[in-house]
Amino acid sequence: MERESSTEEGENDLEYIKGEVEFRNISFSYPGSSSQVIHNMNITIEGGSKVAFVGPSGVGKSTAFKLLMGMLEPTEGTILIDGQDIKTLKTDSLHEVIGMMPQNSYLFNTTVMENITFARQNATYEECYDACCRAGIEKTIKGRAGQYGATTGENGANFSGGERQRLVLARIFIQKPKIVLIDEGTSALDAETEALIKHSIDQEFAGRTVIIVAHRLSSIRRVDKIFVLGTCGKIVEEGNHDELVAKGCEYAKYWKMHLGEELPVDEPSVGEPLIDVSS
Ligand SMILES: Nc1ncnc2c1ncn2[C@@H]1O[C@H](COP(=O)(O)OP(=O)(O)OP(=O)(O)O)[C@@H](O)[C@H]1O
Repeated sequence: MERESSTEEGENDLEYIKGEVEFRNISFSYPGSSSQVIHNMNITIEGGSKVAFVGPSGVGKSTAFKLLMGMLEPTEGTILIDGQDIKTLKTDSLHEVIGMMPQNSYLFNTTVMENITFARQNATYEECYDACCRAGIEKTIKGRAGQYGATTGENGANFSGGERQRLVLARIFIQKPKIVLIDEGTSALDAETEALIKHSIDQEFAGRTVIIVAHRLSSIRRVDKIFVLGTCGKIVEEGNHDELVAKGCEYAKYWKMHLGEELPVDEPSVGEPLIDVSS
């Protein structure tokens, strides 16, 4: 928490209007690497819409999230929220409007209560309780000695992976950010957490901008738009689930895999990493 950010902080507060996100001509290479992870990415996400990033492992989906969170700085291009360059914004202002559930949900080595109210420290016990009920973690907390005062351990070691994700979901419910980022990750989610994430996208985050990196296509059938990413963050195709299935290209292949159907032997996916569509 006390570590200095490696990216520079701007001076402006975010004058939030709609939660529109734009990646404009974004390119990025990790320091010390000669190759670009993202090359000239251009995406606009309407405020209040639900979109998903889908694509093979390593094409830069999580990196795009880190760029939007201001954790990494693009080598070229601009990221805008409601038309404001995030580089000009105060870090606090940015973190107030964006809530993120990363692949490996991070917990601080402190109490459950402090972890949940981290993003809004004036939250009341009632709000915390309500958020935990909605995130399906209340019973687990109640079963612990110390309950909301129980310690989570180093990086949340006292809780399972699914429980950590649900605690982070409760944190996002408390925070009420305008923009929600969910990185499902490739590791298996337990069925309860998976169902909760799906429910949250459909119901809890109504009216908010939600961007989800999806490895389980069942979570994103109803999102407004799916961006299928290829190498270097290139948008290979975009559309909603029905449009992309009807189109019969990349996304339709992933969907067939998800349904457990065999791909025809001459499909050109040879040599390409496939997304994890385990359900
Ligand atoms: N800190 C880092 N330093 C150098 N290279 C990195 C770093 N983090 C990620 N990479 C590389 O950047 C590329 C994109 O990684 P990223 O995690 O964004 O991919 P992804 O599409 O989210 O993958 P997955 O679906 O497996 O989570 C990968 O080749 C990865 O090895």
